[in-house]
Amino acid sequence: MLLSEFVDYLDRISGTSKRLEMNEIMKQLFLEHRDEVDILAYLIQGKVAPDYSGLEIGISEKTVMRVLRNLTGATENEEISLFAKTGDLGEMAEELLSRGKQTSFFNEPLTLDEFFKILLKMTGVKGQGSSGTKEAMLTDLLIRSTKRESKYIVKIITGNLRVGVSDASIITALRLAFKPEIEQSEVEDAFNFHPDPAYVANLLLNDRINESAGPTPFIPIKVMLAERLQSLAQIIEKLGGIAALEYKYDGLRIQIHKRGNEIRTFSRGNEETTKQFPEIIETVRKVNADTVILDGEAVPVNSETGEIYPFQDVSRRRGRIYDLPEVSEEIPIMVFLFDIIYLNGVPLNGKSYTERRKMLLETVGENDRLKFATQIITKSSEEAEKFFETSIESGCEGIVAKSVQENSIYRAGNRGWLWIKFKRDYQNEISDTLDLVVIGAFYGHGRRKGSFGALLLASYNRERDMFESVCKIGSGFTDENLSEMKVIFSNLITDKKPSNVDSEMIPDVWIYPEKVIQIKGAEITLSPVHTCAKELVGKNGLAIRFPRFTGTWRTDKKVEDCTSSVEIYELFKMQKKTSYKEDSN
Ligand SMILES: Nc1ncnc2c1ncn2[C@@H]1O[C@H](COP(=O)(O)OP(=O)(O)OP(=O)(O)O)[C@@H](O)[C@H]1O
Repeated sequence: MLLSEFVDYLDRISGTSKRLEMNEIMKQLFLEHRDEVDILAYLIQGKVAPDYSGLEIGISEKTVMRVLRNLTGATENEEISLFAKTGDLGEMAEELLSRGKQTSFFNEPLTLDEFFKILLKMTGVKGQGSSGTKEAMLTDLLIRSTKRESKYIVKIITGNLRVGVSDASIITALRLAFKPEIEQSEVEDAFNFHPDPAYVANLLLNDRINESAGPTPFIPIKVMLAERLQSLAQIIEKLGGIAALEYKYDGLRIQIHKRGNEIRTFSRGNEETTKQFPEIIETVRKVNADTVILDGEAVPVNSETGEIYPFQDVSRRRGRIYDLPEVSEEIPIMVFLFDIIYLNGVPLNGKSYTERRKMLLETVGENDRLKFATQIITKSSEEAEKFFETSIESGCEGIVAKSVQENSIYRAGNRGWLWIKFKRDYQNEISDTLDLVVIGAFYGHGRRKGSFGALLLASYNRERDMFESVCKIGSGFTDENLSEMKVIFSNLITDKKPSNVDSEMIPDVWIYPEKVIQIKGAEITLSPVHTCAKELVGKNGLAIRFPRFTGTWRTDKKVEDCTSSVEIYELFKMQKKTSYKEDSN
């Protein structure tokens, strides 16, 4: 396939705001170029490998600008004003190159495969002199490409493709192209255990998708997640009258993979975190298993008393965002294990919670770095209440209740009522924090003049693959937070509403949905303005009243992992039930 043909597809995808149409275009692309689907599955999001690989092209904006100046004779000032106008290096490249450039002696058009190989090569260029090498590689690419291709080359190389293609839409389009007869959930399951779109494409192409999906050592899985309910009695009832309750540790999710002497850890967002946990790695080395995948929570503890520190307090006090390495220098980290997903060549995801817990206890020995999550199994909500209180006294944020029924499998990447979380209930408050995605910003007034004063936030609607507006937030920000925002959003501001955003409220600037912010809110109300869960509610959408920033940017969460519109709708319904009860009393 020629790069120019791929660029045609990118133009068509970025030209539509309709999800179905976008999926159709991608389906056609995958069908017509099935022999290159491995490459396409990455490049369609401007990537060269699955996210967990951590591979980056790593070329700086400065380098790109220098290359463009050399090729076109533009001055630095021209570039600065053009960048201010377009806000995007790709658009800028297209405009500068359309004024004329150095051309190539050999006019062979670039193929997609060549382009991909050059990108891969760039990821491997490191160390001294690497910036010069990358500069030369980019110059070659741009000399050989048309101005339209150059636009996308620059966007991809600088990590700014942003045509609105999510993992979910790729997975859907791959299924539609190669196996439309199977259920979407089957493909999602495979992806949740092996979050690599090219891997899933191959499973579909080779008719192997129905081999049961499961974990593979050293491929980080999308972890299992919990639903919420408002009372312990409701929770026990929902789980079939009996439940395992575990302390809910307030730390960072950690997935530990071990094979022989090799041990690696991954975060909730599938980033490799091995270097951040040297002491944990050493301890896991002693675990008596050849291959194993463990799931747990890493928590800072007081080295004197063994007491647990609430993680968010530790990070907030230091004014940092989820910054483990520096914390661990002074404060030791412990891991509380609560699951085992793979053992000695056998995937355990299909086994029940009770079986997995038993295997976890048999496989791992506790020590002062590694412990099992404190657990009871109960039918009684009074007992649950007491257990909840002791968890709070021990420095935890609540409990996670887990199904002990036959079907209590490990569901990667899913909520689905096998795990339910319960936190301390604050009166007149939504008890849990929400993680929302920034989709726009408003300029500040008065003291906040010159920086942003408020943000427009959205929840994620999985079904529609859209970010739906849910509140405008201006509270809880310190001056420092506000000035930081310029840096946080520097590459994400756009004057056009992104195609995967649904909002009737118009901010001063739109922001590509890439940053997740944690907030607290008072209640959820019906809203004629916001679009959250609109198709579930009816005429109105939902909004969060009195939202305020908790001080934490959820850098460990991908935007698709933020609070979903359905969750907000569930919270809204629970709230209605509670207030109904209060009214009738
Ligand atoms: N015993 C436990 N079992 C499962 N998860 C636990 C346990 N203890 C702590 N956790 C943590 O609790 C998280 C779920 O609760 P919480 O809502 O606080 O986290 P979140 O990341 O904001 O939300 P979520 O993970 O549900 O999207 C898990 O992802 C895990 O990191």
